[in-house]
Amino acid sequence: MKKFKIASIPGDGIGTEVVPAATAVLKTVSEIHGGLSFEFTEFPYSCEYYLEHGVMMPEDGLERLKDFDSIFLGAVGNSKLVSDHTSLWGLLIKIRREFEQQINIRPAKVLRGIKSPLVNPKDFDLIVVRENSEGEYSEVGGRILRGEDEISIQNNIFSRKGTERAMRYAFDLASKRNKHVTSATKSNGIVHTMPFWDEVFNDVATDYADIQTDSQHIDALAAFFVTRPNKFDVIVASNLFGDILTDIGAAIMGSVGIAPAANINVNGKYPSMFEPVHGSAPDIIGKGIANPIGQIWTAKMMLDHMGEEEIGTVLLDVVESVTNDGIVTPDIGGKHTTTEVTEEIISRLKARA
Ligand SMILES: NC(=O)C1=CN([C@@H]2O[C@H](COP(=O)(O)OP(=O)(O)OC[C@H]3O[C@@H](n4cnc5c(N)ncnc54)[C@H](O)[C@@H]3O)[C@@H](O)[C@H]2O)C=CC1
Ligand SMILES: CC(=O)C(=O)O
Ligand SMILES: [K+]
Ligand SMILES: [Mn+2]
Repeated sequence: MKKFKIASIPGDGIGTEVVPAATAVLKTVSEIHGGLSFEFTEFPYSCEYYLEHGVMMPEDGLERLKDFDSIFLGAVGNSKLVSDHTSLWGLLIKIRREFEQQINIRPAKVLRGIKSPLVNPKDFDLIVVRENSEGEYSEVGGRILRGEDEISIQNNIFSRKGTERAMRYAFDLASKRNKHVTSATKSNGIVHTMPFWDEVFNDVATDYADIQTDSQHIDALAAFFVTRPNKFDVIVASNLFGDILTDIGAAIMGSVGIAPAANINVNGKYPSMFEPVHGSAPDIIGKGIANPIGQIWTAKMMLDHMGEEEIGTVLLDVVESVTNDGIVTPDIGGKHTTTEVTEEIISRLKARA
């Protein structure tokens, strides 16, 4: 029996609706697999936790998380209670940084039965490799003066190590796929970091003779995600560019509610963290209509990461059979609730046993 210890952090908003749904699905996965078991430990870290304790997680929070095999997180953020930069940097980004989860992988492809808003989506199947530890998400900077003379400065950080790591990850991934990497740049407008980004990309590319490459400015690339997403295989992007591109990737799939993601610790020193692309969706909290598929597909990425690709493939296939039969939430045109979609996935999984 393979045993995995999972730290579960539902977080805020619909995180508390979709994490229990995906956890129930994972329990069923372990039942039908027979040789796989999960032990979940839930942590209450969230904006409500902040109101009570003045911090998003306790001082030894990371210490408590570090020995788990994986972290399974929903979403963080409730701007009515805590400012978004405080909540994200106090929990989500803190874990990404301290646990050296330097790569964020975010696939986007057409799922059976889900209508893309694109008139002619073709069959796109792409993965964005987002640099997850530096770039535009940086604490370096500050504010001086007040009033009409006020100045704010935010520095971008691009290290050779971090940039190269993301690029090598993308090239290695492309080697196992369609052998094409696109670099998301903006070296026409950003005069220091982006020409550096291009240089590192060209350097790394010379080590991968069988991989084709191209480089697109982020503005044009964002448009190409809409007009011809089927032309992409792997895209490597900085932290912010990757963040934005993957919401577009989610949108062209049909909804941000179905898009999965994985924050990968590549050096094996700390657990990786699995959380979908979407946030806490304050506009639909408590309505019972949050799409659980983003969190469930994220669970599939966690299974893949644990070396359980076979059952992961079964899980995604079952999800697609459910979407194909139109048993879906309102964000993708259905009438069903979170619970109904989840129960249908669970019962079809059981039928595969
Ligand atoms: N990784 C994380 O934990 C993230 C957290 N956030 C936080 O979440 C809060 C809300 O941010 P927004 O910018 O509104 O982004 P969001 O992703 O939460 O919501 C954007 C839109 O997508 C819809 N949506 C998102 N997930 C859905 C799902 N599973 N099913 C159906 N519809 C879904 C929402 O209802 C909303 O209309 C903020 O506090 C923000 O900081 C935002 C993005 C990522
Ligand atoms: C914060 C955010 O939007 C993301 O990491 O995707
Ligand atoms: K999330
Ligand atoms: Mn985002």
